[in-house]
Amino acid sequence: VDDMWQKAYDFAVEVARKAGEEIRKAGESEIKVMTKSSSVDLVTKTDERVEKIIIGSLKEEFGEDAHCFIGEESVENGEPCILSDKPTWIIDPVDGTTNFVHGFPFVAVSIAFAVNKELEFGVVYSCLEDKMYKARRGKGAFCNDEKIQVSDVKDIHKSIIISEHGTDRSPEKVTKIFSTMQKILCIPVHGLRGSGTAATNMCLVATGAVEAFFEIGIHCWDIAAGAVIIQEAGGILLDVDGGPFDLMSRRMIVANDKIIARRIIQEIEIFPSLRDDAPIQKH
Ligand SMILES: O=P(O)(O)OC[C@@]1(O)O[C@H](CO)[C@@H](O)[C@@H]1O
Ligand SMILES: [Mg+2]
Repeated sequence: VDDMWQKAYDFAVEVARKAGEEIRKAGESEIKVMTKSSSVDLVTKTDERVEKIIIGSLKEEFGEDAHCFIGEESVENGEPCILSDKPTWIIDPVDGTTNFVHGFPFVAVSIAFAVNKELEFGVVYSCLEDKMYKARRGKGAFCNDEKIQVSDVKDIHKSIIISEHGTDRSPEKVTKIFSTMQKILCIPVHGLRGSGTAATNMCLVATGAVEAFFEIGIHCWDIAAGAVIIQEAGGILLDVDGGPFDLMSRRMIVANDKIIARRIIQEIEIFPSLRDDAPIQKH
């Protein structure tokens, strides 16, 4: 069985690379901006086309009905977002769509694979930087085939923390997000950063470029691949309340070390977010 997933892992890397090429060559014409949950939650034809290419390639390779799929744009178009025990691909075809539309150089293809609800491997291709991050459970984490590992910084005062504002602009959430950022900044830490794509933020923790990243509002497809990469790079994953990491909860903190994670958790002002696997709200 071990080797079986190795083939799927290797194939996922090639699919991510091909998807990244499609994103890079997407012409001006295709970057027709549409919106989803709000006027600042963007999607383009490229997101939809690239997701179809990824899922099509995987179905061609492994069989039409062999695996399940959770894709950001498929879910947006009404597909269920339920993680079963069946082998399941969890896909964000374009993580950082706003960056993509603006030409801000952080856009990632995120592909993860879970069996019996356990993440087996994750691939994040930062396609404008040409950085292929990958990790398979128990086999280490890599960037362009170089082994990567989290930072060894334990002193919060010597850390950089990634915090993102996401796409919700409701005053009560924005206030909590910025109040949390202010408290962390004034610990003080060396700095706050954010790439604008959760998958890339996860990889920045895994390479040791920053010490932690937390966010309430992300989706399973943003973080599933990065979760394996961080785990294999020696990092930790928790819920923002310090409890166990929950892929479908739409909130998490990832860090190089539990000391850093616990110090950040003290400052996070939590607000509710609807789970990815919540029953679809009938309007
Ligand atoms: O809709 P996209 O582009 O796939 O998602 C972009 C995203 O992953 O980056 C932000 C920062 O982490 C998150 O809030 C958001 O989910
Ligand atoms: Mg996306």
